[in-house]
Amino acid sequence: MPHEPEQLRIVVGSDDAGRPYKDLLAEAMRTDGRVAEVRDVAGGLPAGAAYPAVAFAAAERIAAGRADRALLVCHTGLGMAIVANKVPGVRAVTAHDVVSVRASVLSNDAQVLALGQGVIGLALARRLVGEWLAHRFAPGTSAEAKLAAIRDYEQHRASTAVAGRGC
Ligand SMILES: O=C(CO)[C@H](O)COP(=O)(O)O
Repeated sequence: MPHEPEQLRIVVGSDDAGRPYKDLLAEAMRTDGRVAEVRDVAGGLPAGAAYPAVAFAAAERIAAGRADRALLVCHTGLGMAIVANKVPGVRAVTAHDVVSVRASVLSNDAQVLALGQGVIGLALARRLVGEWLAHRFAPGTSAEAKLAAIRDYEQHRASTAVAGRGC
């Protein structure tokens, strides 16, 4: 589907513990002008799928270039981030405050935000998603060398990042 360059293609997913927030946050994003599309990985997964299947499906969509970002919700947000970070090229965070959500985009260029329905209230979750949609990573910042070190480790499993090269 064609979309404005500044608009984001979002994939959403949850396990049973995060479904209510995921549905409400997805509904809000569908009418947000900063969002080109919202796709739910649930359609391609068995009912009641646990967080690993959900997070792998969403992160693989990002890695394949079929979505720009993923919003994942489980009880704590932790398992979703752990799983998504296993997919090469994907950077995922669990963040429950505005400063961290902003930094996850501007500093870490993270494509995945994982939230915990059991950890934060719905109003904060909505605020965090609003903040998340407001920012875009800007290439050319001092963050680039650090991200390159992550990519280098990922691609070569070598310890250039540990040696500090590229940072
Ligand atoms: O929060 C979760 C994973 O981090 C998930 O919603 C529940 O996982 P479980 O405690 O292993 O059932």
